[in-house]
Amino acid sequence: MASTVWPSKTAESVKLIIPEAYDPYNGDVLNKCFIRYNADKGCFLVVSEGDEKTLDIIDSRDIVGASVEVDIFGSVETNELRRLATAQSTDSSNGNSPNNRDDNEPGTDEVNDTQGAAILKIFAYPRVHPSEESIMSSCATSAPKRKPNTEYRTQSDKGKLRSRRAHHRQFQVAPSEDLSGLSTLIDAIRAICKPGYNPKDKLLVLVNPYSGTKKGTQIFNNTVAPMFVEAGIDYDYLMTTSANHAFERMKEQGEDSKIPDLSEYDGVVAVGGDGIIHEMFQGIRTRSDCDKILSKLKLGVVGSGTSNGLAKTLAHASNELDNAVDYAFLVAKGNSEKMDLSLYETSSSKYISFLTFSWSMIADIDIESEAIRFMGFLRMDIWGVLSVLRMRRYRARLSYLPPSDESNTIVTKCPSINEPIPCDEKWVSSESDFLLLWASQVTHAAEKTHNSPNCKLNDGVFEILVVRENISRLRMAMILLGLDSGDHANMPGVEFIRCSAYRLEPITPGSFNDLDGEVIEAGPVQAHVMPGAVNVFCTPIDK
Ligand SMILES: Nc1ncnc2c1ncn2[C@@H]1O[C@H](COP(=O)(O)OP(=O)(O)OP(=O)(O)O)[C@@H](O)[C@H]1O
Repeated sequence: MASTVWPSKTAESVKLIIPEAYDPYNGDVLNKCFIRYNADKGCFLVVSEGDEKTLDIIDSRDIVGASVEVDIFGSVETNELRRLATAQSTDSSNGNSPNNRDDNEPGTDEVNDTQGAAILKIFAYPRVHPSEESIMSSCATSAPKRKPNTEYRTQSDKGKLRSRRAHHRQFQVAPSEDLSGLSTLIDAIRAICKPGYNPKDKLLVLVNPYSGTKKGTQIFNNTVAPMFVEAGIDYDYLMTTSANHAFERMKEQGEDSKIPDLSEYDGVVAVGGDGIIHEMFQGIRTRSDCDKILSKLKLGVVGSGTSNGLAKTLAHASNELDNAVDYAFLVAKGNSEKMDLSLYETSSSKYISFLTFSWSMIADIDIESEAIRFMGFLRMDIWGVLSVLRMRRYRARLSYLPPSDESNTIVTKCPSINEPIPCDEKWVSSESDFLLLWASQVTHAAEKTHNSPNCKLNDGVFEILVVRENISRLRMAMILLGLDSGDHANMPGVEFIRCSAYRLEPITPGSFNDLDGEVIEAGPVQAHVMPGAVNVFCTPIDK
C-alpha cells in the first residue's frame, strides 16, 4: 500500500454532510461525517462526527480519481479541484481533448459559501461479489438510496468476482470559509489511490471503430472517455479511418505537421485489438528515436478487437477481468510496469513484436480461417477441428539460445539472419518434424487462449510451445482444447522451450509465419527479446 502520509487532522477537519443514502442517518442532513484512512487495510472510511460510526468503506485500490465540483443553485457545474491541487495543464493542442474547461467556468479558488455548495466526488470501480449487487450505483444525494459498504471485503477469489462497476460517492462539503483543507484531502486521496499517476502526463488514445464487433467507438464514448475524465487524465484521441492509419500516426511527424508528434505524449492507449497495436509498434520502429520513444512511452490497451491478447495478458497479470471497464480501469489507475518486446527478422524485413509468433498448426488455423472471419472467434474452433483431422507436419531446424542470468536486462546478441548460427556451446540446434510451434512473450495470445501460463511480463524470455510428430489426433485435440484454460501445459507431448533468442528455418515448403496475428514473409525467421523495452499500464499482483 502507498506510503503516503495521511493528513489525519486536516482530513477530519473537512466536514461532509452525510448523504441521505447512508444508514442510519436516513434523511437527517444535519449530521456530518469526515473521511479517515486505514493504512493497514488500504481503505477510506466515511465516519460520522461525534459517535464515529463507520458509514461506508471505499477501497483505495478501486478509486480512479477524486474531484470537487460546485453545485450552483442545485445544478452541478464542472469545477474540478484538480486544477487547484495540481495546476495541471489541460491545454489541448489539437482541440480533441474533452478535458478542456470552458472559459466561463469559475475557478475552484473562487469557491465560497455565496457561490454554492462544494461537492466532493470519489470515483470508484469496485469488483464485487454477485451477492453484493445492491451496493452498485452511486450514493449521490439525488440517486436512489443504495446500501453503503460498511465491512471490509477481501479481493481474493477472482472466480467469484464480477467485473468492475461504477460505484461513485459524492458528499456535499459542509459550508466553510476555508477550503484549503479540502485541497489537502483531495491531494492525499489521489496520492494514495494513484501512486503511479503523473498529472502532467498526456496520452494519445487511438480508437479503431472497425475492430472486433465494431464497438470501439461505443466503448470509447461510454466507458473510456468518462473514466479518463474522472481519473483526471489529459488526452487527445484519434479515430482511425483506415488500415495503416495507426502506423502512419506513430511515425515521426514533419516540422510542418499540424498534429503533435508522438514524442509529445507520455503514453498511447489503443482501443482496439492486437492488429492496431501491431501497426503502432511497426510505425514506432520506423522512427529514428525508436528506442527513446519506447522507453518513455506508457502503453495502455482497452481490448475491443476479436482476440485482445495483450489486453487480456495485462488484465490477467493484474487480476482483472477481460471487459472494457476493467481494461480502462488499468489505464485510469496510472500504474505501469515494464514489458518485454522482441525484434523479429525475416530475410527482408524487421518487426517489433509484443505477443506471439506462430508457425505450423496455430498459424494455419489463424491465417487459413480468415476465409470465415465473419464467424468471429468461432472460426478458430472450426479450423482447429480441420487441422487436427489433417495433422499436417512441417520439418524445420530450430536453434535457440537458453536464457542467461542477464536475459531480463541485456539484449541478446544474434547473428544476422543471413549468417549461420554460431557454432558455440551456447546455441542449441536440432531438426525435427513439428505439428505446432508457438513462441510467446505473453500469457494470453487471445482472451480465451492461455497459451503460455508461465510467461512473465518482464522476464526477458520467450516460451516456445512445441508439439512434435507422433502424437495421436485425440491427444492433439486435447492439447488444443486445453489452450483455453492453460491445461495443455501439463499434457504429454507438450514441450516448452525457454530462450532469449531463436531461429526457425523451415524445410517443408508452404508454411505460414504469423506474427502477433498478422501474416509476415514466409521462410526463415529469427528473434531476440528486447527486455523491458516498453512500459504498459497494469498493476501486476506478483510484484
Ligand atoms: N477505420 C478503419 N477501417 C478499416 N480498417 C481499420 C480501420 N482502423 C484500423 N483498421 C484495421 O483494422 C485491423 C484490425 O484491427 P484490430 O486489431 O483493432 O481488431 P481485430 O482484428 O478485430 O482484433 P484482434 O487483432 O485482437 O484480433 C487493423 O490491422 C487495422 O489495419
